[in-house]
Amino acid sequence: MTAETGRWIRNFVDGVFVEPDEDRGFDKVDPATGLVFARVHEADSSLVDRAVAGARRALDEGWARTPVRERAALLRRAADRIEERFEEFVAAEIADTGKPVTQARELDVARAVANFRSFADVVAAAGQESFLTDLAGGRQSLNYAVRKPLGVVAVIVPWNLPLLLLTWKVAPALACGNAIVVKPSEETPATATLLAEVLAEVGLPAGAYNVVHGFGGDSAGEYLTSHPGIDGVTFTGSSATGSHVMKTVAPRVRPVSFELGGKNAAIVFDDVDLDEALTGLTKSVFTNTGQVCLCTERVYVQRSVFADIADGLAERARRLRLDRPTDERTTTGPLISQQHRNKVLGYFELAEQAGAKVLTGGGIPQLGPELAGGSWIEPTLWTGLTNADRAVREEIFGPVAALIPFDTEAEAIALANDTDYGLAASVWTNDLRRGHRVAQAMNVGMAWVNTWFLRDLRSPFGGVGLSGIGREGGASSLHFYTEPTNVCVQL
Ligand SMILES: NC(=O)C1=CN([C@@H]2O[C@H](COP(=O)(O)OP(=O)(O)OC[C@H]3O[C@@H](n4cnc5c(N)ncnc54)[C@H](O)[C@@H]3O)[C@@H](O)[C@H]2O)C=CC1
Ligand SMILES: O=C(O)/C=C/C=C(\O)C(=O)O
Repeated sequence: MTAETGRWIRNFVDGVFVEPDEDRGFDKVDPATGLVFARVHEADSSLVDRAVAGARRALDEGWARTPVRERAALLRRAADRIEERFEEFVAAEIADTGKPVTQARELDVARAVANFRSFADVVAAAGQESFLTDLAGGRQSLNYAVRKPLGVVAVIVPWNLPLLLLTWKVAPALACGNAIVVKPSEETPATATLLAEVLAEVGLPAGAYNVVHGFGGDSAGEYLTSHPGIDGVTFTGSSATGSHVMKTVAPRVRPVSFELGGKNAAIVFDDVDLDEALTGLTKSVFTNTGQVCLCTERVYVQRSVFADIADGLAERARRLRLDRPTDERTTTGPLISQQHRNKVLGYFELAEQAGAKVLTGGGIPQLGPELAGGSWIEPTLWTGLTNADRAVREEIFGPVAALIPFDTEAEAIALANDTDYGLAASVWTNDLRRGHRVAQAMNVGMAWVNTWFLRDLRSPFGGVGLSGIGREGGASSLHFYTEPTNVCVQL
């Protein structure tokens, strides 16, 4: 079995790759070159119906009742198999996104392996709640909750970290005995399709993992979220789409887990180790060309070190190497698409109209004929903006940040929290007490001190406000992907 027939990327439904319908293909473009590298078969509503029916059948035929130790063992085999096919996943991730090979290896594919291993451990170690209650008259009752799979779970994922985010949901969902229908982003269909091969190879029953390709509204995404046969939706993507999906599932009152956008702040105090802070900020602003929901787009810097941080960060941004993804020296890839680049360029224009001073970047780089058709953009830094400006309030999702000075800790906290989002923040200081204090004062789901994107997969991950609903990671994932039935026995 292979994921591709010629240049087609196919749907995987009820255990088999579906022969593509020539009339329902769309092009998959390589973001680094702008060249088409595959055709993708867009699933119609009847194919989505088949995927949901296949998932239900897999549950009913026994997958939902498979012992936990067998599910954990299957997850470990999936991790091993991804490792065996590591370079295929790296190649698919690069083809999908144009990201640098070193990142694909060290972050995306490595995290896919870690996601499967970690949730195998989490599910194998999970206990269940129980309460012994003293009753009047000396008797007792025993309450205990048994956790059952949620059922058929719709998994909708974006294009920025496609394999990482997919496996972050698929691993715990399967660990809990659910059956899944995945709708990858139309921009990044390859890795989800390759994962179908791996899961079949390691013995996942037919129907427990399905992939339907297509777009959002009036396409596979909406066919899936509006399908009466799904029992829950886990979604990562933009806040606007999250809100739309919520409305779609509302009439049938299905649970949702949403990891949405961010407009994340970094706060840099003047006692910081400048070099360490600059290394951390360079990562937090520019990793994955700024296309991570956790990336920093607002950098608040205490006034006495403002010039040092601004100059130092601009200097490091200029040192980033934009080049072919397969070149191991490349640090920074293109944006995902021309459409997304137009959006980011629109913010460059807005910022300049609002009086921003461009410290570095601000346009499209000249990278030679091979990459001229790609959606490349220059790493960009601004000063001179305030929290009132749209470029400082709205998620841009590119390699760009505004640097804004502050004087006091209270002012920094107020500026950082002045946002409709609430995903992540980072605090840079050598005063550990202040680090804890300020991190705890952030209205976000995740706050880092002197680091960024350092993950323990057992900890809760998610955001508040426009940044999402619920948490995933460790026990939080087990809670979302199961439904408890409480049993109360009078003893
Ligand atoms: N994690 C994050 O914070 C992300 C934020 N974004 C932001 O969102 C902007 C738009 O990017 P998009 O790719 O359009 O993100 P999106 O949020 O629209 O797409 C994410 C996923 O949802 C699907 N989808 C879209 N509309 C849907 C619908 N009505 N029903 C069901 N599924 C639907 C898409 O096909 C994709 O698989 C970006 O410019 C960026 O600013 C994009 C991706 C990830
Ligand atoms: O789970 C992680 O470590 C990272 C998650 C990143 C996103 O949710 C995102 O960029 O959308």
